[in-house]
Amino acid sequence: MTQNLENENNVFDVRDLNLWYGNDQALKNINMQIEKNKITAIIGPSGCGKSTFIKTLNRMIENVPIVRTSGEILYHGKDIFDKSMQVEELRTKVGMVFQKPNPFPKSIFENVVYGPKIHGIKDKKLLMEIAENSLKSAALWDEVKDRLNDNAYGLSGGQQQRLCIARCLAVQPDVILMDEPTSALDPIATLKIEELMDSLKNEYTIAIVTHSMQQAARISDKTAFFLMGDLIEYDKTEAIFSNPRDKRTEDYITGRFG
Ligand SMILES: Nc1ncnc2c1ncn2[C@@H]1O[C@H](COP(=O)(O)OP(=O)(O)OP(=O)(O)O)[C@@H](O)[C@H]1O
Repeated sequence: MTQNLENENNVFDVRDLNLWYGNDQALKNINMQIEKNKITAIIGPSGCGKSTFIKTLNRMIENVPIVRTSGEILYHGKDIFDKSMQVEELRTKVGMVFQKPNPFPKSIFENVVYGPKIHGIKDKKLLMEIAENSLKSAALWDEVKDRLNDNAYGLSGGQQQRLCIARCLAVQPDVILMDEPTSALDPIATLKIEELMDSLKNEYTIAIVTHSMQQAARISDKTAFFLMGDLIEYDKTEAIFSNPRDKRTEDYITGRFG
């Protein structure tokens, strides 16, 4: 098993990653590191492989049966493709929030404690504590504390998305992958999620796919620019947006294509 002893600040170290859907290659020889307690933005035009890439980080991409990969993804030094990797455990540690808020048709409380219950926690007091802490961390507690037994579908889109973040936090992840988490939200709800992300990065590592370059520039520490399955440039966000090294990055961020 490969061990990465080089840099403990890297949560993920992606090495020579290739991915195919059947015969179509969607990721081409990707090499990049995702740093602890940072927000990493993945940008690029539609179809360039952004979602595929982040879904590979917790092996969720394997839900698509025709997918084949080569290369390594070291998660805290251990290859996620290694036979000894427990995929369910990986997906607990590396949680995911999707574009469209997807609460379960259950109460707000039951949504948050869903994961802990599956992991065998039955104690009501402990579940309540987990729900309160997770909802507080997701900046939703004050808005829902008096209606925890109401159905989650009664919340606004922005509240539902924060509920999904609370649900993700309730199983104590290490990394949160976000696939365009604000694209279905209005500007005020978007701002709330962005502020939330900023506060979460003290405790978690976040990778976010976004179509909004303004959002990437506002919230991320590092930005990766993908184009047709290639990682073209990966650097500090400031450098990508003020001084890109590759002409294709410059063309994209200045709106010449995409
Ligand atoms: N389930 C699938 N089966 C076959 N091909 C797929 C599948 N999902 C994605 N692809 C292909 O893989 C490539 C990358 O798609 P992906 O969804 O990762 O891109 P993206 O950059 O996230 O796009 P968007 O910004 O439009 O969401 C595209 O060519 C797409 O058609």
